Amino acid sequence: MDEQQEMTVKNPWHRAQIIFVTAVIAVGIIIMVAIGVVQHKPLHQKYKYGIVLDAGSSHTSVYIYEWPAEKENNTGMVQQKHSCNVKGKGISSYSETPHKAGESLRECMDEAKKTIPKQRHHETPVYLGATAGMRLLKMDDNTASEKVLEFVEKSLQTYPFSYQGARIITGQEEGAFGWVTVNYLSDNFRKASGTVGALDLGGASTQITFVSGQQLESSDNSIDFRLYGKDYHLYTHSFLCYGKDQVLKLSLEKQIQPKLDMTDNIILEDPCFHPGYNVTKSFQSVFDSPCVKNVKSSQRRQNLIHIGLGNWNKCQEAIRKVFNTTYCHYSRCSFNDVFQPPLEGRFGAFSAYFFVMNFLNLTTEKYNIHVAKEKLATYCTTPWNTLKKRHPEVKEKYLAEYCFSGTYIMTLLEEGYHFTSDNWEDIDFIKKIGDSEVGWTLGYMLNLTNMIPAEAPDTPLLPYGGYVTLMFFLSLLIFVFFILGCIFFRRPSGPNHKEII
Ligand SMILES: O=P(O)(O)OP(=O)(O)OP(=O)(O)OC[C@H]1O[C@@H](n2cnc3c(O)ncnc32)[C@H](O)[C@@H]1O
Ligand SMILES: [Ca+2]
Repeated sequence: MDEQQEMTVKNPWHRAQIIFVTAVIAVGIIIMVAIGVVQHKPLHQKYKYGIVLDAGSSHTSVYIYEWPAEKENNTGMVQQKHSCNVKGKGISSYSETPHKAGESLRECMDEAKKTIPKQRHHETPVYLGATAGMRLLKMDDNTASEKVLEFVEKSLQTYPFSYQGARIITGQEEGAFGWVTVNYLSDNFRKASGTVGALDLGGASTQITFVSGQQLESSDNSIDFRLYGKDYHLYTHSFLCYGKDQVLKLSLEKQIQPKLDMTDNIILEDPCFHPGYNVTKSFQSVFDSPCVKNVKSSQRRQNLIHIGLGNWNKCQEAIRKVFNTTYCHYSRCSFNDVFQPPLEGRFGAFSAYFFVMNFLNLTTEKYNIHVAKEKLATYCTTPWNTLKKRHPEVKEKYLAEYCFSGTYIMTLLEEGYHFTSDNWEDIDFIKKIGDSEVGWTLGYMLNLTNMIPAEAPDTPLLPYGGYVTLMFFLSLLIFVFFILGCIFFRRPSGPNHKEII
């Protein structure tokens, strides 16, 4: 007994050695856990990419999307990384020189090559979707539309990406994927708050899409989605020829029709254009579209002398004529005998809705529908020269048309879709959500890459940060208890111990 006591007393290093060994073991455990954690850490720095070309009636845009490689099924993960506007008009304008449609995409596709890391090129899908401009060309000249798509396809196949096809998308797809984009970017698929409707105004067509609780009377207007475990019953309609460029043609056609028998240049006094506006346009350039068939046969006329009057009330009267509301074969319609259930919820209005209302400063929520109309009426009376001086930076074509486009938007929303002073404020005029532009392209890609699963993916018990913190503190706790245990069991014996011995 004395010998043993002597050893513990004589060897003061004994306890220190034990603590040292314990510490080494514990640090080893911590390092192992840390390595394990790091090993399983999602590789945040690795991104995947997708390219969608929006071949619209007025122009083509190339969008590059990016998402963390290991999180592709989590909502809100895909974002726009880059966008590029193709120079010139839309691909449908190349009907007579289709090879130029392919060439036009070069600059933006070269930019895509530089933007996306080289090692990801081969696995990056490329989709091209053409909208109303190509739908109209197909109606007018099917062979020409096929040729344009053929050259576009050839051009895209020369890039190192994974080419997935170029096609004309349907109006339903355009409407539905615009709705998917808005709600994906707003993270509405995960929230209980419900979804927002989508209003898209293009150059040649316009789309309205929203979730409807009603039984839809027309199957053409109905689309069902199951996303993240929830069913969505959508109403959607695309009005071909009701984009802002085509509807201007329709409206001009209605205004000149009574004078169709005239053989000389036609003078059109237009209330939707500003006082002092006086531009001679070739008849052919204004009316060359399948949307305005009546005028097309009378190509012998040389020019249209377009004179502005700047009268908002008369402008709205003229625009009303493009909506046919005389008959409806359903219980309720928007216009042109198209079924529409009652509007539900909030709406995001994008593309030309935003360009026009933003220019006119009518996007702020503080303006009710009456104030918006008054402001627009005053704007329309502004002389053309004053406007040009006030906005030298704005393209003249756009500047000349804001009065018409604003009046069309108000009329379409109020008299076409039946928005009222009560739900006018439910419309948000938007261009982007976060850094991503709103349009059909993102929804289209998410759908084709199956990135929105029908059922909600299993989410981990803890977020990653929480998991790391918990592991660290548990290791620390084990270590502290281990040390305390060693100290306790190795402590020199107390009085009881002595007695036994
Ligand atoms: O959907 P589709 O009908 O095929 O047409 P698009 O895709 O080419 O149509 P956009 O939404 O790009 O543009 C809609 C219209 O707005 C016009 N636009 C674009 N930028 C504008 C701006 O800053 N101000 C006014 N108009 C603009 C454009 O010329 C079109 O007539
Ligand atoms: Ca469009």
